[in-house]
Amino acid sequence: TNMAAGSRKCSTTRLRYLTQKEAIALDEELFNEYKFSVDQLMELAGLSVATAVSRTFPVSTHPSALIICGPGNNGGDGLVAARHMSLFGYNVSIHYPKRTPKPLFENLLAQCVAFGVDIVENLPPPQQLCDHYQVLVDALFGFSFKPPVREELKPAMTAMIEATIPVCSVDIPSGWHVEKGPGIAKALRPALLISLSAPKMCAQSEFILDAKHYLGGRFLPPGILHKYFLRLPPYPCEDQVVLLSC
Ligand SMILES: NC(=O)C1=CN([C@@H]2O[C@H](COP(=O)(O)OP(=O)(O)OC[C@H]3O[C@@H](n4cnc5c(N)ncnc54)[C@H](O)[C@@H]3O)[C@@H](O)[C@H]2O)[C@H](O)CC1
Ligand SMILES: [K+]
Repeated sequence: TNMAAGSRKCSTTRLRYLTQKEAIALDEELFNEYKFSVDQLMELAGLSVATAVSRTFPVSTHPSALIICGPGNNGGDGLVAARHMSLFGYNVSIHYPKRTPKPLFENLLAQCVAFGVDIVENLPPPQQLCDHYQVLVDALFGFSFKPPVREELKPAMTAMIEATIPVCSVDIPSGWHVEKGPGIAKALRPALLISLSAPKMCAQSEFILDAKHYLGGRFLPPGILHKYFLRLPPYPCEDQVVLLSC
């Protein structure tokens, strides 16, 4: 199922990468034309994230995970991933500095608490953070992000940039321009990227050449694949993720 070891690019040369506008339009079409609810897609997205993290940084060697959740749906994917990772056996903590007062997010957070996920109100200093956790999940910003990062979420962004433990980015490495990539010199360098539904342009950046890249969010109907000329690798069997590059 995995691509041949040694061929760095694996199948990525054949992929088509979405612009920010396309990613937003595709998302809206899933809700408006295909009648999906956000909860449905978020559950599959979050399960994909938890699966890719666990394949790359197994619970046996990375027992404690911290998930940084932002105010939008990317943060919602993080909340879902937190619950699944907890089911996979991780000690999960979340840092959720800017909460959106909507039932969807409140319910996902309540579920996390019921599953024993620890809520971290104040992030510890970098050294302490890296002593405490073995892996970070970046669910701060997704495809709706417009740089630069606003003041209120800078501490969460800085903590991930300064961390010496691996960072797993959900859909977009946070702080990156969705199309142009890192932009600033001191940008986030994730060890793992999980592109959801289809990769966005920033995933071609040389800054993630060393990273593992998975595709997840296995929910695109054939009409969308056709309309957006998407060439995605087939998901193996019933897997929720497929490896794009190794
Ligand atoms: N179709 C799919 O593949 C699905 C993907 N999902 C996930 O949803 C995100 C996109 O979610 P969205 O709510 O549109 O936006 P974001 O999470 O990217 O962020 C919006 C949030 O962030 C704030 N914000 C934007 N720019 C800044 C800034 N410069 N500084 C501070 N804050 C900023 C903004 O105000 C909003 O509050 C996608 O990436 C996937 O992860 C769905 O789960 C399912 C369908
Ligand atoms: K992210």
